[in-house]
Amino acid sequence: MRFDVITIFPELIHGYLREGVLGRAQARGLIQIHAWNPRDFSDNAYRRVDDRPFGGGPGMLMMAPPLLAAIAAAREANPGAPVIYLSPQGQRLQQGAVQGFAGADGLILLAGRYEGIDERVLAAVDAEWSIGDYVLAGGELPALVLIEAVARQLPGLLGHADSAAEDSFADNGLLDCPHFTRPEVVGDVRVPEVLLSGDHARIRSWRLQQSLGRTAERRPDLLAQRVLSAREQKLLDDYRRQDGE
Ligand SMILES: c1cc(-c2cnc[nH]2)ccn1
Repeated sequence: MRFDVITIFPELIHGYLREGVLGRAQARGLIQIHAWNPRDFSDNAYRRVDDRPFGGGPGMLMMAPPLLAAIAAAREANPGAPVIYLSPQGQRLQQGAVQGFAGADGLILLAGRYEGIDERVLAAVDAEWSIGDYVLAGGELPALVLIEAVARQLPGLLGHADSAAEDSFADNGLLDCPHFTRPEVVGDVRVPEVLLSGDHARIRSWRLQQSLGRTAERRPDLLAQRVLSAREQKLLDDYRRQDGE
């Protein structure tokens, strides 16, 4: 899958994505990352890409011509890929949309900077997406969040295929259960006995119960989106009873 990112800081993108599992995925040809710098499409000697807002106001805006030219170049290199503008005004990115994007052949991501972009650029954008209701210095981190979340869904990318499928949101829409590794005792806290039992059915059941309980406590909104099976409801009832004890 090919990701094209339009950014005045290409190294922010390449630097992060050359590390770890995504770096290995690039080496294996599972993903391709291309950054396009609008400065390369600026028509002035100073490679200027920003200017003052008409009507006044604080800060600078990204000018339309360099961005539109960079988008056109990316579309030519990544035909059919939707152009996504990462913006606080976008729709909120959730796992469902991530899985949808994983089915695309490619994505073109526009990362803004400054106080934003000239509104006329949006005529060349297919969708606006936000990673959350906070303002960042630019769209590069949101672009990286989207790339990482989508790439994890690609077959063969992660070590064993099921680890993406087992991701809590991807798998069952619940928060993840607690995890433990050696040493068995930290301070005076032991690893839950069930995890040392070797009884895999019981371990699976305990993990599901912990996920249900945590989701009910911390993200009832997620739980409300889910119809619980009779077994899951009983696990949750038992969890609440134990918790109440
Ligand atoms: C997507 C983009 C942004 C953002 C881009 N530039 C400043 N903030 C924030 C949240 N989600």
